[in-house]
Amino acid sequence: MIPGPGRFELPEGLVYLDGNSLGALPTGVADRLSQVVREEWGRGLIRSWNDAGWMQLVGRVAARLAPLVGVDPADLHLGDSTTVSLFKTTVAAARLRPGRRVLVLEPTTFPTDGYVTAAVAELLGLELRWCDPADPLASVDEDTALLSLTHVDFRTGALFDLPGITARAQERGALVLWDLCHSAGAVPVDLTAAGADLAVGCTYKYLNGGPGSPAWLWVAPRHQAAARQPISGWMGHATPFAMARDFEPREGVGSFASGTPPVLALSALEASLEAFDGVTVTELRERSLALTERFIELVDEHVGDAVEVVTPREQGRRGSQVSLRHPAAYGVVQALVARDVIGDFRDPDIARFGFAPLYNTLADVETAVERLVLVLEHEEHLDPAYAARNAVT
Ligand SMILES: Cc1ncc(COP(=O)(O)O)c(C=O)c1O
Ligand SMILES: Nc1c(O)cccc1C(=O)C[C@H](N)C(=O)O
Repeated sequence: MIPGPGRFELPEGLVYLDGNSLGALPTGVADRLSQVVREEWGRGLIRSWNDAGWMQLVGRVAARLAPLVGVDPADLHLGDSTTVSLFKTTVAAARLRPGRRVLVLEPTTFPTDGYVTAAVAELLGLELRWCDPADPLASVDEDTALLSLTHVDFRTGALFDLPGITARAQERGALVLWDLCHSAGAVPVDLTAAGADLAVGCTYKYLNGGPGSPAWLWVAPRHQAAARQPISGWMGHATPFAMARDFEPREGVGSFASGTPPVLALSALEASLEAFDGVTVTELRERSLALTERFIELVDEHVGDAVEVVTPREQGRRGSQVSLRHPAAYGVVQALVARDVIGDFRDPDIARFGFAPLYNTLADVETAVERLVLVLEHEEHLDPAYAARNAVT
């Protein structure tokens, strides 16, 4: 069953629709973190690597995350940022397809995905090919090593067909790397059923792991023996404490580890993921769609002339956010924040509202649209304080 806002420490009276950027704080996390700091670190000191199970922490977090993305926990690694995880998996993918010279990327992807893929292409002497967002597969051919896509577009909330694209790219011999930052915890994903190759995702959005919480990466078991990531480090060594001169990778996805796991951040994440206890991905999707559907309906009804809904209206084609285009979107978002409705602005004209199915309610949706109506009616979005960022004022 969905726990609802009571499972989170949300400020009274605030409508928080930015869980697609930074998820809310689940109850119990602050106490757990304090216990790890004071007891495990403060008193246990170095003994806690064994006595407090710090060495098993990555595995415990993976066990909680795995059902949300349809994988075996043994095939997940956690500990780096999404950016570094993208770097590791992109290099590994390119090396799994020697002789293929092209990395295909979608131009509206999150910037870091583009920067990393371009850097890998430069490093390995490969070609970067930008595809048509409406038809990424048209750019995948016999020269393509990797198609790298974000599942849910961070600007529009549009959702790619993960199983369909994966299957068709694989028919052409390419691998597919999915960035699931805007999916995990809100949009059902079954990487195993899709026969996917590689995936990454952050944990600070719908998974509520806290600012900068460690990202995850997944490599399909069939690729693990041959996969080689570029940042060999002692934590990815088969016997780290042998302190051997030469690198010998751990078996499986463990070889994707590089340095010491971020214990404090992983401990917060472990406690945060307890908010998903007893919740199915089907329930999450139903709640998410109910929220986005109602928001679109109310926007159409009350402010349909003033804003354009850029998120696909077809349920199967959208993630868990709704994006509205308005020439003064920056002012709209700021004026809403002043009225205790937090969404965010994406350049140049997008007001973005994320609906976190664990804690957002239909009442949040109604309040948000009521206040959006007031903002537009009173022209609060045209306040001169926002002029510099408003595209048109
Ligand atoms: C789709 C996507 N990929 C990657 C990132 C960046 O990840 P990180 O800052 O964890 O490296 C974000 C958001 O920050 C994102 O939305
Ligand atoms: N990671 C972020 C940060 O450190 C600061 C501000 C925003 C973010 C985000 O996650 C942005 C987010 N990925 C987006 O979809 O725009």
